Amino acid sequence: MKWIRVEQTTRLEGSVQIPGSKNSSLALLAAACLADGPVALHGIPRLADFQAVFRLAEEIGCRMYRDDSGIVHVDSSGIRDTDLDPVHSSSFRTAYYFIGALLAKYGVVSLGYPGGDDFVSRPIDQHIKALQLLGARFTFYPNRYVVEAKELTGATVYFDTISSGATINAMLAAARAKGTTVLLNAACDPEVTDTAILLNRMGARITGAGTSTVRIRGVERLTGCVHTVIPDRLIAGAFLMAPGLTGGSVTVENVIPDHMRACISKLSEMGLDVEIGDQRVTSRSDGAIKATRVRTAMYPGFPTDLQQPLTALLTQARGRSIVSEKIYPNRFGHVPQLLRMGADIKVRSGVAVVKGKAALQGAHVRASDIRAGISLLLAGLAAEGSTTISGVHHLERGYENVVESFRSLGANVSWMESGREEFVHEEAR
Ligand SMILES: CC(=O)N[C@H]1[C@@H](OP(=O)(O)OP(=O)(O)OC[C@H]2O[C@@H](n3ccc(=O)[nH]c3=O)[C@H](O)[C@@H]2O)O[C@H](CO)[C@@H](O)[C@@H]1O
Ligand SMILES: C=C(OP(=O)(O)O)C(=O)O
Repeated sequence: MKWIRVEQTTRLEGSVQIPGSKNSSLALLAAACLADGPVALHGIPRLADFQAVFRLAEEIGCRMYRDDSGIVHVDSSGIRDTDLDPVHSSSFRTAYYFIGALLAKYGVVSLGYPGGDDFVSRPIDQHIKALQLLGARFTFYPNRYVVEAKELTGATVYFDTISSGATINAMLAAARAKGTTVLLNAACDPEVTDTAILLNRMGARITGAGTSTVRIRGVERLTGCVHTVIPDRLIAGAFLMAPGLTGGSVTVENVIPDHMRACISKLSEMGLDVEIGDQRVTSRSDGAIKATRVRTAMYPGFPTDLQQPLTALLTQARGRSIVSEKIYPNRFGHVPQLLRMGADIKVRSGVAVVKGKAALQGAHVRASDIRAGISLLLAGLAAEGSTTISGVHHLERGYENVVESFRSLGANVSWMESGREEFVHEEAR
């Protein structure tokens, strides 16, 4: 078993290159399967979910591989069936994008129920509603579901809830449907826009992506192209929070600052000194930060994926903070672990009240999901003594080389492996 050991760190200094966005990449890989020719994607990060996507693709005859320079190539011309292995397709969240990507061309897709982080409830009713309006029929079995359509036809879809996943899935399905689709109350996330940009490069006719109304005029065929995934705003946000816990200065390079406005504003309000440059953002702090109120919301609101690392930061703020988790009211798996480290946090009905200036102590803690993992790592940097984090496979779903990146900033963080006393950070990667 592998885990991460974090020692208290008094100052971080330096810069980190931010990799491509996991969430965007998951959509782009499926979108690439809509093309009749090869698609080359730059910047797809090296994370476990992509191994799962590559395996699924290979099983149905789609060539999807990373070349020596890191570019991922997708050639869907060899797809022979669209029966996705139920276990493999349940090992991550977004296998459902293959419905949108494959249905128009192949007429049927079968797959397992979505996996990914468990926040008690993550319904897919809006995906189903949108695809049904376009003409899809769903049949549900205990361990898989089957989606069929003789033909997909454009429709007007009003989303009852703003969902980035459902917006992307509907866009994929509509790209090769007959006629025009209009998505109302669509998600405006950069990952939606990135997917629309790739689809348009492939020959799709999508307008309005990035706003709440997206129009898709279906086309008969899509062609291959080259595209670069957007940088991961969620990784960048977590790194920018770190100086608030340790003092010092961290620069995130290769980012799109505009995608990070909510995070940057919140950190500035809390007293971090945040400087925006061209494709880079620096945050500095002497460790004196103020409590705040935060309410998660869909883009451009404060992202739920940054709520967990922010909660770790708030344990060290002066005063009492209120964190309202509006997207996933149960997304507080990190809190019991932070309590073990000495944090003072009370959670009720999706709201956490965080009393700041807690004297955190190192402890054995367990990451329950991706962002809980980064939250614990950040807390460990501020805690006296050693913190050991298990459940690191969750962290590894979202952060490429996370230990190495923090070490490069001067953090005392190491990979460890059971049965071995020595640090194994170099060999383990
Ligand atoms: C792989 C990926 O991109 N994951 C991200 C994506 O997940 P995902 O795409 O699953 O999240 P959504 O944007 O769909 O979810 C937003 C909200 O809508 C609700 N909802 C969603 C779909 C649906 O059919 N019905 C419904 O009620 C969800 O419960 C949630 O409250 O966006 C989330 C919200 O920013 C992030 O936390 C995840 O990191
Ligand atoms: C919840 C997340 O991912 P997924 O939707 O893949 O579970 C996340 O990236 O924080």
